[in-house]
Formats: sequence, C-alpha cells, structure tokens
Amino acid sequence: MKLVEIIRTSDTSDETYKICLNFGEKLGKTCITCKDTFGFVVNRLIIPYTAEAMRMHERGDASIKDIDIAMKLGAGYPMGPFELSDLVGLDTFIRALAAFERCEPNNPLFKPVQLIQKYMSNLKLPPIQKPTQRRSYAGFPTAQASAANFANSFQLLVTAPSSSSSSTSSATPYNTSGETMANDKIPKGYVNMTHQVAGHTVHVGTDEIGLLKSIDDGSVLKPGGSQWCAAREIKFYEQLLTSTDPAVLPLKEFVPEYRGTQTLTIGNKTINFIKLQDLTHGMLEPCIIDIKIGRQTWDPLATDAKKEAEASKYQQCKTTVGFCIPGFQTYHLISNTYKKFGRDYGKKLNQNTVTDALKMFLNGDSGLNRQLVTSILTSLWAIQSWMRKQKNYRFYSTSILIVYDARKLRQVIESQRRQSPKSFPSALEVGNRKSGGASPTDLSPTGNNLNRTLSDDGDTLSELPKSLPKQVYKKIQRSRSSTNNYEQEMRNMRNNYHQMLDDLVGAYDGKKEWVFVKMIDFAHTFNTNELNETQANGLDLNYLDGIEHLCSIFEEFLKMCE
Ligand SMILES: Nc1ncnc2c1ncn2[C@@H]1O[C@H](COP(=O)(O)OP(=O)(O)OP(=O)(O)O)[C@@H](O)[C@H]1O
Ligand SMILES: O=P(O)(O)O[C@@H]1[C@H](O)[C@H](O)[C@@H](OP(=O)(O)O)[C@H](OP(=O)(O)O)[C@H]1O
Repeated sequence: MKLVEIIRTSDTSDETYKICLNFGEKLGKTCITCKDTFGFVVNRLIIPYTAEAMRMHERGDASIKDIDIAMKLGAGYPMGPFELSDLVGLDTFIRALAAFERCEPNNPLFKPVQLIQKYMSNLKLPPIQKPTQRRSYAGFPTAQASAANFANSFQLLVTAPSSSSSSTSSATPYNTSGETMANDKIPKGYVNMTHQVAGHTVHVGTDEIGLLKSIDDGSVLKPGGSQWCAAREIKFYEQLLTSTDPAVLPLKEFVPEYRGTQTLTIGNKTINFIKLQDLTHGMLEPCIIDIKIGRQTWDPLATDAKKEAEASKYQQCKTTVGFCIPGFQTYHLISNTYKKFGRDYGKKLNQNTVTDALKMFLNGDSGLNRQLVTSILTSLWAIQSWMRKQKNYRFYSTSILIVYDARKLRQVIESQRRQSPKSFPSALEVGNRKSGGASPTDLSPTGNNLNRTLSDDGDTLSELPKSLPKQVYKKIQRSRSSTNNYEQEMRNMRNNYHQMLDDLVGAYDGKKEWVFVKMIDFAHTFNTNELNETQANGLDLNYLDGIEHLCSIFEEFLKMCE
C-alpha cells in the first residue's frame, strides 16, 4: 500500500510528527495527516460508502454487479464496493461498521445494514480468532443464491469472466450459477476452497465435494476416497516426509508442505482428507495455473476405458508439448477483474495457443515481467534438472501448480517504472491506477488503520503497562464512555488489527514469497520398485518431455523480457 495515514494528536510534538513523516517517505510511501478521529480518513469514508452501496442494493435500486461496474467506470475506483467488501471480508466490515456506530450512535451513516445482518447470522461465522488470509467464507449473496449457499457466490459473481472473454473462458470447474455445496454440510471451521482452478470439485445435488480450506490454520484439505486414489497420494507424501535418500531429498522442495490427514463427516459420509499448505495463502489477487505434465495421463493400472478416455483429452496439447492446462485463473491487471478458464478451454488449446494462454496467465498483455518470469523459470529449471536424474518415481497425471499474487506484480511493475520510467511506460495502465492517489484497492484491507492506536496500546486494560502515555489514557477514557464492554471491545479490536495486519503483510511484505511453483496431485505416482522392469527402466521420459517443453516456453518468455 502506498498510503500512510499519520495521526497527529494534540500531544504529538512537532519533532515526533516530522520523524514519522520522514520515516514514511523514506519507505517510499505517500503520507497524509489526520487528527485522531475514529477510522481516520480511509475507513471513515470507505465504511459508510460501502454500507450505502449495500443499502442501495437492499432497496432494489441496482444489482451488486451494476453497482460495482458503476463505481469502477463512473468514479474510477479499481474495485466496486461489493468486490472490495468481499476482499476485506464481510465479517470485518460488519464489525467496523458496528464499532463506528458505537462511536456515534445517532449517526445514520453507521446504522447496521439489514441485509448483511440477515445473511451473516445464517452463516454462523466463527468468532474472530486466528488470522486467516482473505476471508473467503465471506461473500455477498446473488439475488438467486439462498442464504445457506451464498458463501462463495459473491466471489463467483464478481470474478466470473465477462461476456467479452467468453470465447476463451467457457466452462470453468466453478459453479458459475453461484451454487456451491450447501454450507450446512461443511463442518464448522471449514469452507469451500474458492481458489481452486481444476480437479474434482463440488457438484450440487451430489455428494461430490472439492477442496476445502481450514479457517483455523489455513490449510487446504483435498478429499480422498477410492475415486481420488487417496491412499496412493497419502503414501507418497508420508514416504517423502520421512525419506533420507539423497536422490529423493530435492523433491521435498518441489511439493507443498504436507500436514497429515484429517477425517471429516460431510452429510452422512466420512471422508479422509489430505492436509496441505495452501499455496495461495496470504495472496490478495492469486493467479493460479494447473499444468498437467505428461503425454500419458493414466497410470499402468488404468483400465482400457480409462486409457482411452484420458488419451482422447487435451490431445493437441499433450501430443505436441507434452503437457496440458486443465484450468487457470488470472487477476487481469488492466481490467482489474479475475479471468477464469476451465477444462473446456484447456481442451481446445494447441501447440501455438498454449503459449498465449500462459502469457495471459502471466498478465503479459502489457509486456511480460522479468521478475515474474525469472522466478517461475528458476523453479521449473530446478524440477527439470532433478527429473533429468531421478529414477525413483514415475509421475503420471501430476500437475505443476504455478501461483503468484497479481497485487505484488503490480507493485513490482510500478517500482520498476519509478526506477526506469522509459522502459516501463505503460505500467499504468496497469490497473488504471493513478499514481499518487490512494484508491480503494490500495486501501482495501479497510480498517487497517482503524484500531492502530488501540491495538498498539495492549491487549486488554489489565495488560496495559503501568506508565501509559497521556494520549493512551485519553483514548481509553473516550472509548470507555462509549461502550459497556470495554475489555471485550479492546480484545476484539486487537484481534481485528492482527487480521488486517496479516492481510497487509501477506500482500505487501517484500520478503514474503509471492510466486510459487510446486508439483501437486500424486494420486497416480508410482515408485519404480512397484513397476515391471520395462516400465521402471531409465528416466521418467513422459514427465521430462513435458517439463522440457514448458521450460523452453518460459525461456522464450524470458527473451521477450529483454
Ligand atoms: N496446495 C495447494 N494450494 C492451493 N491450491 C491447491 C493446492 N493443491 C491443489 N490446489 C487446487 O486444487 C486443484 C486440484 O488439485 P489436485 O490436482 O490435487 O486435485 P484432483 O482432484 O486430484 O485433480 P485431478 O482431477 O486433476 O486429478 C488445483 O488445480 C489447485 O487449484
Ligand atoms: O481433466 P479433466 O477433463 O477434468 O479429466 C479428469 C482428470 O483427468 C483427472 O485427473 C481424472 O481423475 P483421476 O486423477 O482420479 O483419474 C478425472 O477422472 P475421473 O472422472 O475418473 O475422476 C478426469 O475426469
């Protein structure tokens, strides 16, 4: 975020104020000054604005989609109010609005929004506890979606490909109708994994589910069952975890962190899940591509029918480049929207168009970014180099999952443009961001400033240090007079602050990784000692062919960056 709000209280000395200002500027931020008033500038304006947008929809004046479009095109905001509130999380929004109301109980701007109250109470949200990344369990209902299944529908609504891209985006693994498996079937503490681009997914009206996400620790849970060959995949991860074989050790770096298994009862079924690190964790605008490696996507135990079915899919791609793309999503920086492409799109790709798809994934329409391409290519090379040696495994139907945060890419482009304006004239263009002006997206984890003074002061009243600065006492006195349960309030605010900070750190901490390239899906991976001599002989050429082609495409991309 480019913006820093410096809060100057009546007790702030000129010197302290200047130090803060200088510090902010040294960090390359744009600093503004505001009095110590609740919400400061951004939240004080964004919260009632968003509430009013929701009331507008509630009155039936305009649809969610139209309000978002109107504010983007009519007011130049990079995100509409609903898109923004979904990013921040309705739970955070609702609490911020309630906190404002407590500060000014008679101000109609801060009155609760009935529609959200109703949906939130149906959602049975967990109390604010450990920070999660984006609050993917938040969402706003479409007109059609029922209260029970709306959790992801708003996300889908705002992220569904626009009609102009429909020629390329066709069917996705998502339920674009906005229907997801009824949330009441998913055990408390878990939600559907919104950012899943391929693989087995929820099917309404059946017991089929897709990946879940644990709210508690942010892990993804991949469902097992004979259909998904879970036993084989669990065996793969468990063996790898304990392996000390030097020939195998590098593989540990190429897969997501394995966190064991977890049994959950969904409806009347007991399902064993594989728990993995969520590679999109902490990303605000995750771009994800699933690249299935290998011409042969069936394993040696496959039936003839399965072989035939697999061989007939993604034919043009698999036979020419040795890999295929069952799905991807990209956060398009120029239009500020998600674009999603499912298996139907992937099945039409060929040797030439597959490169366009990869470029689109990389937001390459305004030039490929060297840092992004290099980062991906480095990881691909590492996998390729290991594959050129390893003889322990045969990887059938595994994928390479490439994930990056478009929010960070935007920052990288903007900072490159600052350093070398001529070479990056169209950065932008990138997302219609007017440099210098704070936009709603810049400020999106709204509320980040909201509780700063309070949370900096300590957890609860009893934990506050004895010698508090004068202004802290003043704040406490003020807050105390406006709320009955001050200690609880402090705790809530503190927790809120941590959540918001987590969002911010996830998106903006320069040290945090923002690009991941990992191998996933080991349901058809075999140890060579399970295979006959012919199958086990030599290298995994099926995999090697695909990864070599993939590397060569990225090598070409790298040349284009020069
Ligand atoms: N560790 C992870 N972090 C984030 N997302 C993940 C992770 N693992 C899987 N996914 C998401 O889930 C999708 C499907 O994963 P995976 O291929 O493991 O499932 P599957 O149901 O076995 O797929 P398939 O039907 O191709 O065999 C991926 O495309 C990706 O979007
Ligand atoms: O790419 P698509 O078109 O989505 O095809 C699916 C993909 O090949 C999966 O890997 C496969 O699951 P397995 O890995 O379990 O074989 C699934 O088989 P299934 O329908 O038999 O589950 C296919 O439908």
